[in-house]
Amino acid sequence: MCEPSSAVVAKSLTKRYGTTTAVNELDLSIEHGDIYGFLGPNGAGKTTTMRIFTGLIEPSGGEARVAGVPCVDRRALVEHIGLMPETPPLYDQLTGREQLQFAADLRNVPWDAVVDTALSLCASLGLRADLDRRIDGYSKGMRQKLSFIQSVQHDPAVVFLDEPTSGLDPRAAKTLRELITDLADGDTTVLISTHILPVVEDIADMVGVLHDGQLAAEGSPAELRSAAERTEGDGADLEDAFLALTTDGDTAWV
Ligand SMILES: Nc1ncnc2c1ncn2[C@@H]1O[C@H](COP(=O)(O)OP(=O)(O)OP(=O)(O)O)[C@@H](O)[C@H]1O
Repeated sequence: MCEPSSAVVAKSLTKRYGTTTAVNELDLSIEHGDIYGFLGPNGAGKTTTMRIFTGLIEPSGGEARVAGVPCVDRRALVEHIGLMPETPPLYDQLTGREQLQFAADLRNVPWDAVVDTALSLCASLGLRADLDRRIDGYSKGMRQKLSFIQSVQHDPAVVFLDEPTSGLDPRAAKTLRELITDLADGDTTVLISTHILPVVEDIADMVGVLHDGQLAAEGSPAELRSAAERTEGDGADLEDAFLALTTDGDTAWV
């Protein structure tokens, strides 16, 4: 655990909001090129952890590093990471293309350097014909697609995706899962937070289950299923594992 050379590392990471401890002495380590499924019930601390990893907020204690960069150094971090938050950060008055150019600018990456990747992703996700329309005319799924593209077009070392398939139709969701797998095949590390467990079963190399700001369990999807079968019976799946792990007072079996 917590190898300094890992793509994502948290050591005793803590975030308090007044009397609420959102993240509680979290130790976490994600290896280069892995797809890490970040699960946990509402309020477990997933978004808060991702916000620390992406430099949006500072921890109350402990430390976090992504791609070797301390997460409190947002300026140094920004070129190494991509973030697709749950609510797409888009400007309604821009066209899709202008938004992608703006996102590249924000990272000091020339548009010329990313345009081929951006257009290829737009083609894969069926967004190419809409690129020169204003975003205020986009559907929810189109916004999600554009948000994904702007988070990965600059080929970051680590990508953080919060509910990336939310609002996507089944075909688009499948394409997005394939694109995420392609990213990892290209040695990008992906942390994906979602409540859609089949997505994690399908593509994650490792799964971490967060409960009350701490890791309740970690393992491959197969390991978590096996552990669930030992206590919940044959045929137990990741959902059974999740439910058992996130029931208060019962987190000891993995
Ligand atoms: N800005 C904030 N101010 C006060 N409390 C906060 C703030 N952000 C998060 N919290 C609290 O921290 C805890 C963890 O919230 P967080 O959003 O990280 O959970 P989550 O696992 O992402 O949940 P969900 O699955 O519902 O998105 C919750 O108790 C939440 O109320």
